[in-house]
Amino acid sequence: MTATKGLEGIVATTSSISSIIDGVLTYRGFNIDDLAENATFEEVAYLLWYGKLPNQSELNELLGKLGEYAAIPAGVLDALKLYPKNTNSMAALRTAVSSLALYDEQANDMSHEANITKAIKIQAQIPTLIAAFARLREGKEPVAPKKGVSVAYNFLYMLNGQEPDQVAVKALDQALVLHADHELNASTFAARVTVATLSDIYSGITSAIGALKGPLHGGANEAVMVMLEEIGSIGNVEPYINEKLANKVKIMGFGHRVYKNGDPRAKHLQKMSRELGKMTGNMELYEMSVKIEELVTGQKGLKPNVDFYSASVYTTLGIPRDLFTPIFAISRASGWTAHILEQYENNRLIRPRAEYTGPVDQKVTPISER
Ligand SMILES: CC(=O)SCCNC(=O)CCNC(=O)[C@H](O)C(C)(C)COP(=O)(O)OP(=O)(O)OC[C@H]1O[C@@H](n2cnc3c(N)ncnc32)[C@H](O)[C@@H]1OP(=O)(O)O
Ligand SMILES: O=C([O-])CC(=O)C(=O)O
Repeated sequence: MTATKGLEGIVATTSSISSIIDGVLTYRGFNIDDLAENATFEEVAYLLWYGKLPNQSELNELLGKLGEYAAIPAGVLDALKLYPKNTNSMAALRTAVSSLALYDEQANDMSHEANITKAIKIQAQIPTLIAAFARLREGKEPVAPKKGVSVAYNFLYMLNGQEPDQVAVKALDQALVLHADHELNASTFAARVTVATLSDIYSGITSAIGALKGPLHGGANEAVMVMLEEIGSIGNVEPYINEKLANKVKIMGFGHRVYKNGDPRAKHLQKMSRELGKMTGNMELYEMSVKIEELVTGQKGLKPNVDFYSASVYTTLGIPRDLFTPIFAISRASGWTAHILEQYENNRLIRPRAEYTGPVDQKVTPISER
């Protein structure tokens, strides 16, 4: 038995949800470029769950359910109020999502009908949890979700307590489309491993949030913003990046396990970053990002991934840095739950082997002789 470090190149499951073939990303056979320009996040979530784009009445029905389920149980809200105000936002989300199961009478109902309902509930409640946490830590009252509005609208409304700007809603909606699913990425794999033991959907999503939190995965979008803040101005980009590369320090938001010629989502986020910068009259973050890209691609051949330009996009939308990865979770909840449903439909325990590299033929000596 020979181990493959990081399971690189290993095909671990079949899936009909999303594919990356020759650098082209599709959800259910629809090119991400087409979806990014022509579909809303709710249409994409429907596509991931049901395998087809919704017609108007199916979309209305989904929007109705998302609105109906968006309020979080009182017990979960009471507990959120007790979280330390300075705690990590992804740790808070991980704990809060786990606690949703305590108040869901269907939590352990393994029928397909109950699981699809729970998928929609989780999708509806994650934005409410994040917005409530963000407000509570600032000493503000949580804002109740609205009915009949999009996930992007509701999140910005609950976060800021006022009607969001239409441009911001459109930008966030497009970012949610771009992040919704991505084949067998680490957090989706974590979710599938968890539910393949026939554990419940909340356990799978809790595992996935834990995996997304790390800076080699979803946590990279926050790390990109930390870097942009450290650099501070366009004049500092070159010395900062050259020094990091000379010391073999990874530049966050670059590189990818699967894409070697560039992440097809990055160009959409770059365009959004440029347009939002122009609209707000502040192009500095965008220009710094472009300069970083020139240097990293020029010297290392590494291309930006989905996390790189999302940092300047979210900052320009006025979103606090430590909510970037939770926003990724809002979007990816659709993909995680679709994969969990697919795993249940054709389940087998996921249990690979390890190549043993430890000592052999050891004998237990009496404790007094050790
Ligand atoms: C949504 C997402 O999860 S997208 C990914 C988000 N993560 C990041 O942006 C973090 C920065 N990027 C990385 O750490 C990596 O590119 C990963 C984790 C995304 C993919 O990594 P892997 O396929 O495992 O590649 P690995 O980390 O082994 O790197 C291969 C080589 O490229 C280098 N490299 C990879 N990414 C970077 C980077 N961002 N900056 C500098 N060098 C890099 C490594 O140092 C290594 O060099 P070496 O062979 O000289 O040691
Ligand atoms: O697929 C990966 O390894 C990481 C990624 O880009 C994603 O999850 O969107």
